[in-house]
Amino acid sequence: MASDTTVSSLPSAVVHAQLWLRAKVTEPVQLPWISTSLHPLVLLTLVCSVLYLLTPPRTKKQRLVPNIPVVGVGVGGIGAARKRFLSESRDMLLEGYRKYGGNGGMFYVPSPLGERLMIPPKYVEELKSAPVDKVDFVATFIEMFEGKYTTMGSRSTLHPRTVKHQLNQNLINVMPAVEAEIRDAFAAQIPPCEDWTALNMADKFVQIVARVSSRMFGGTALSQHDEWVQSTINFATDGFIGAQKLKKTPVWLRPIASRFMPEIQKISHHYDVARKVLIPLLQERDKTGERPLDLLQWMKENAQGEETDYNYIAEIQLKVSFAAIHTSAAAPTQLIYDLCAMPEYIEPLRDEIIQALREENGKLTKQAFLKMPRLDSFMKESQRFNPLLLITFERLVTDDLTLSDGFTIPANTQIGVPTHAVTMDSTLYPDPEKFDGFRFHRLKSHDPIAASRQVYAASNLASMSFGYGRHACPGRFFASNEIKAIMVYLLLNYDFKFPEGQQRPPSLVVETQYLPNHAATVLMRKRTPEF
Ligand code: HEM
Repeated sequence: MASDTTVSSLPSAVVHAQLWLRAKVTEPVQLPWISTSLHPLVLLTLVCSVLYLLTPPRTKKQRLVPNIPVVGVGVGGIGAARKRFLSESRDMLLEGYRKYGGNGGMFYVPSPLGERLMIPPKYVEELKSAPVDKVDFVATFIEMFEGKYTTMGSRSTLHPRTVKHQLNQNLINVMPAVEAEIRDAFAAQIPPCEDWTALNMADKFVQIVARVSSRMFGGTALSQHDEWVQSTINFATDGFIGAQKLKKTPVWLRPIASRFMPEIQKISHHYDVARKVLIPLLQERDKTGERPLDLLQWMKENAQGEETDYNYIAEIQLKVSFAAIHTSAAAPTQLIYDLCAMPEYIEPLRDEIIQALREENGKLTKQAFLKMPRLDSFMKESQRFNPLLLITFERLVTDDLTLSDGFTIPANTQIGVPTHAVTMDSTLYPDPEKFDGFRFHRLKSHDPIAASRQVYAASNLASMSFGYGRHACPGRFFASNEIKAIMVYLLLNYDFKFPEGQQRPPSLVVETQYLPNHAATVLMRKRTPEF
C-alpha cells in the first residue's frame, strides 16, 4: 500500500484549525506584549489609556422571555451550560427540540453569544420578510466570526445579488470549465493510486473545491494561481481560528489582543493577495474588452457607486470564497465517508451516472443531472446526518418585535432554527435515525408535485440546511452541481474504502458548526472510467 507522503505530511490549515481547537479550547490566550521591561506604573497607565480608547461600548443586555425553557442547564449553572454548547450543541439542540420544539414550541439554548431563541416554523414564515434592520442576518455572522476584528461578514449586496442572478442564470454555461478544472485539480492533488493509497481526502477536497470555485470566480487566471487559491483557503481558516481565539479573550481586551494574533495579521495579507491578483485582471479586461462568463466579470458589470472601486470588488471576491469553499468542500468529504461506511450504495450510484451520461453523450448537461436522482437523494441524506450548520436562519432581532399572534421577541435576541434537529423529527422524516440514502428519491417518485421540495438544493421549512427566505444561500444551486460533478468524477475514476478497522469518522462540533473530520484517511485506487 502506498502513501501520499508529500501532501499528507503537510497538514492543511483546516487540520491545524481542528487540532488547535481540540488542544486550546480551555487554554487562556497568551499575550506576549504583557511581559515588557517597562516600569509597571508606566505600563499600567499605558494599558489603561489604550483600553479606554479602544474598548467597545458594552453590548446591550438580553432579556429572556419568561416561561420559555432554557435547555441543558445543570449543576454548573448557566455559565457551564454556555461553555458546554461549544462542544455539545448538537445534543443540546436535539434535547431542546425533542422536549419543546416538536409541536411548534420554543426554547433557548445557552451559548457564549447569550441564550439563543430557537423558533418554530410558523414564525420563520413571518420573519423571513421582516425588515433587514430589525431582523439582522449579517449581525449574527459578524458576532459569530468576530467580524469587527476578522472582517468576516459583509453588508455588501453586490455578491449575493450577482450570485442570485447572473451565476444562477449561467449554471449550465459554467459547467464545462468546472468539469475541466475538476479533472486538472484531481490530477494535481491525487497521486497515481495504481495500488490502494492512503489519502487525507478532507484536505484534498478543500484544495480541489478551492480550485474549482476559483475557476468559476475568474477562469484559469485564478484557478491556476496558487497564491490566490491558497489565500482563499487560508482566509477562511485564519478568520475561523482568529474568531475562536478572540472568543476566549475578555471582551475589553479584544481590540488589543487582536492586533497581536498571527491569524488576524494574516487576514490583511490575504486581502493584499486579492488586490494584487484581481485588480490587474480587471484592468486587463477593461483594455481588451473581454467579457468572460465568470463571477468577477458579473460583479464588475453589476457594481454601482462605491462598489465600482476595484479594491472593493477584490475584497468582496475574497469574501465570496469564504462563503463558497469550505462549505462546499465539506459535502464530498462527508459523502466519501458515507460511501466508505456503506459501500452497498457505490454500484447503484455508479450505474445511475453511467446510464445518465450514456443518454447525454457523455456530457454533464442539465438533463444529465436530472437523470441522477439517486445521487441527489444520497447527497441530501448525507447532509441530513452531517450538515455543516446545526442552526440556520440565524438572525439578530434588534428591536422588540411583536409577531401576528401577539408574541414579542425582545430586542437583542439571537434567533435561529435547530435545522439538524428538525431533520431528525419522525413526523417529518419517518425512521429518522436510519440512514436511508434513497429516501428522497422514493419520495420524489411517489409525489412528483412535491418533488422540487425534496432535492438537495431545496430550501423549505423541513429542509433548511441552506437557510430560508431572503438570505437563503444563493450559491446552493451552483454548489449542488459542483458537488455532483465532483462525485461523478470520483465514482467513475476511483475505488475507495476505509483502511482496515476504521469506522466512519465523527464530525466535530464547534458551536453551531458541524465540521467534517480532517484527521481520517481513505484508501484510494484508480479505476478505468467509462467516460
Ligand atoms: C454546500 C455548500 C454551501 C452551504 C451548506 C451553504 C450554506 C449557506 C447558509 C446556511 C447561508 C445562510 C442562509 C440563511 O441564514 O438563511 C448561506 C448564505 C450565503 N451563501 Fe452559501 N452555502 C454553500 C455554498 C455556497 C456557494 C458555492 C456560494 C457562492 C457561489 C455561496 C454564497 C452564499 C452567499 C453570498 C450567502 C449570503 C446571502 C445573503 O447575504 O443574502 N454559498 N449559505
